[in-house]
Amino acid sequence: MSFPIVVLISGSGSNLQALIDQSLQGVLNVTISAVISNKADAYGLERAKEAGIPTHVLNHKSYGSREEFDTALQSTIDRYHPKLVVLAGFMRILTEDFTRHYEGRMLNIHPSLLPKFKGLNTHQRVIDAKETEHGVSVHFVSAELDAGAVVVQARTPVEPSDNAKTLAERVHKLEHIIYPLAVKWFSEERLTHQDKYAFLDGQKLPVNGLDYQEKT
Ligand SMILES: Nc1nc2c(c(=O)[nH]1)N[C@@H](CN(C=O)c1ccc(C(=O)N[C@@H](CCC(=O)O)C(=O)O)cc1)CN2
Ligand SMILES: NCC(=O)N[C@@H]1O[C@H](COP(=O)([O-])[O-])[C@@H](O)[C@H]1O
Repeated sequence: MSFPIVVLISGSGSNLQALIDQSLQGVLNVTISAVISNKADAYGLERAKEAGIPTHVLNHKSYGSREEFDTALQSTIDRYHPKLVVLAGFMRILTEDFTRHYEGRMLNIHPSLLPKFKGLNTHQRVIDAKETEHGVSVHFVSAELDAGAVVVQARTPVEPSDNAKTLAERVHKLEHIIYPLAVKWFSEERLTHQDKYAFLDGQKLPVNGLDYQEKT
């Protein structure tokens, strides 16, 4: 088996699909061992089933606390002994114990140029703040929300005609490029994490990670 990963989702799963596609094309030498969602109606579950990937639904509302949910989630993930856990639109804040368990081997993709605009509804917040630039960040997951070591960022200008939908569409396209790239680096043991810093090929990455530039 190539490099086993488990992907956590809550929604459409377009980032999951990018990983599936690049894995099937042989670009990404990983095995997506399972896809786990906290939402039963997540379309990403259909994408996983279409690709023959085992799926699990753990509805966070079925658990008495965030800790109980995370304990069940960790138990489900660890059945697959993944070398990397990939949060791909997973919309639950994880407990400190959970993030510590996967420290240095759990990535998240966040739709903003961190450390700006942590949290939710970033596209609309960027527009409301009259930002001229927006983008996406891949980062290691830490207990503090959206504060883990940034691996790579990609940028797009905010146009005067933009709304949250048009901005999200451009950001999604960038996500589908840089997330598989970051997962590839990790699977090739080029991307590592130590003392809250990210390293690529042994070089400590800048605080905002690598600045991905689309080839023109
Ligand atoms: N401890 C951490 N948990 C998570 C991180 C992280 O960096 N550290 N990244 C997030 C992903 N994320 C943004 O990238 C994010 C996801 C969810 C939320 C949030 O406020 N969730 C609410 C529920 C919202 C909903 O159900 O729609 C909640 O959990 O109460 C903020 C940011 C994944 N987890
Ligand atoms: N705070 C986390 C967050 O907002 N993540 C965002 O959820 C979307 C999931 O899309 P997808 O389900 O199509 O991959 C992505 O845009 C990702 O950046």
